[in-house]
Amino acid sequence: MNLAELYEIQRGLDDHIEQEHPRQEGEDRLADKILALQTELGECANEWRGFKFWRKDREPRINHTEIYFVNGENEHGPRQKLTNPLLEEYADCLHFGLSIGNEMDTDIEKNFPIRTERDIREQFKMLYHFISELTFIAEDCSFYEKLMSWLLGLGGMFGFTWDQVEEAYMQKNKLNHQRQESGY
Ligand SMILES: O=c1ccn([C@H]2C[C@H](O)[C@@H](COP(=O)(O)OP(=O)(O)OP(=O)(O)O)O2)c(=O)[nH]1
Repeated sequence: MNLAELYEIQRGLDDHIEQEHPRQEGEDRLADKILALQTELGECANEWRGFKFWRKDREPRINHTEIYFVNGENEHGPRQKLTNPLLEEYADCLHFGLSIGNEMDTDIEKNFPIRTERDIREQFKMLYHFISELTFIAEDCSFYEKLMSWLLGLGGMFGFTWDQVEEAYMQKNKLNHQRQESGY
């Protein structure tokens, strides 16, 4: 699947959310989406953990065992599943990255060169820089295009293949639709 197709899948989700949560007069949803992406990037950095100089364990959270209960089936005890919190946070970033592009409603060339800095810290620095620029000049597509180039680069720097990213994106996309259907 290419990026242009993901934009269309994202549009379907954004439309669904829009139906359930109609835009209010005067609401700046683009600004909220940009802030949401900043927040998700922070969550992503928190799962990457490389900046946590005060701890010995600074390994990225890519294997996490989640313990959960199934309603009505607790007599069988808790269940376990293996999750990849870093990949999940990255998939949320991708959602908002695509959604911002759709929101800007411009003729964005949906094929960005993948850009990587010398390390992940620098990559985050560039990403926050471009997002910050976008908060001030939201109509400038060049900041958006740069943001996407560095965001796509970040996934590869985390060691994720495009197939993994796509699968994680599709799983969360499905969950996001289900949440909207169940009155989230
Ligand atoms: O217009 C929108 C609004 C939201 N989302 C998606 C992006 C992301 O995948 C999810 C929101 O993030 P998350 O699920 O982390 O937010 P939350 O509602 O705060 O949940 P949680 O408490 O699980 O973090 O909704 C969109 O795709 N388009």
